[in-house]
Amino acid sequence: MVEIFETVEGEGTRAGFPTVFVRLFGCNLRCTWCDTKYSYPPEEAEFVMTMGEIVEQVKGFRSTHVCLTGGEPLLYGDKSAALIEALLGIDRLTDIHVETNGAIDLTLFLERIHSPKVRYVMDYKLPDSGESDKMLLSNFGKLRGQDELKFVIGSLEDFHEARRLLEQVPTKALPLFSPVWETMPPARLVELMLEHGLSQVKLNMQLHKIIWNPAARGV
Ligand SMILES: Nc1nc2[nH]cc(C(=O)O)c2c(=O)[nH]1
Ligand code: SF4
Ligand SMILES: [Mg+2]
Repeated sequence: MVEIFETVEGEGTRAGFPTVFVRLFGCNLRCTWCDTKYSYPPEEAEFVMTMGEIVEQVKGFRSTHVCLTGGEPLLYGDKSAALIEALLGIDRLTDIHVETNGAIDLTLFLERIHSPKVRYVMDYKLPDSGESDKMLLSNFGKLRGQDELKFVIGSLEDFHEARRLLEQVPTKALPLFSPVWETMPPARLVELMLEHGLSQVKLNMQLHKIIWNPAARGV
């Protein structure tokens, strides 16, 4: 485990809703612009919890939304699925969204978990991340209407690659374009979206970086 905290969701369609974040330790990627480098080695996990303890802690908050994140929360296969199922046992929750990185095959999770409360927010890595060769394009077609497909855009090259992928690979998920905080001014990204007529793409600003210090943890 890295941390469990309650704040408002900063991203995606549920941005602004009070949400409990459950951040698991470990990631199979090393993105250049990663903002959670404390969630994988050489850093160490902050603490260890059983699934029962995680559920108890989540129960202690009042938010009806939960975000399971990392790191990469689906790194642990059956165990990740079991944690999602355990969270589904909390009656209060109406939405459990999972921030996954595009390098984990969703098949296992989609075949095993059928609740409409569970949604995947896939962060598909573009060239600037340095990890685009690890992406599983086969996930695009597996995402459903309630899922989100987020592209973190750091440069013009990233923008055109995201645009090309959306044109060529069918998906039911909602596409989101999110500017890299340090290298892509949001105004420039909006200009590009309008210039290319991307009327089905939603701009995704990281609210938590606007509300708090962009380097702050646990917000
Ligand atoms: N407020 C807030 N919203 C977020 N949405 C996704 C986050 C993440 O780190 O995965 C995150 C986060 O760390 N904080
Ligand atoms: S997948 Fe996410 S947590 Fe892992 S290195 Fe990339 S940005 Fe960081
Ligand atoms: Mg974050």
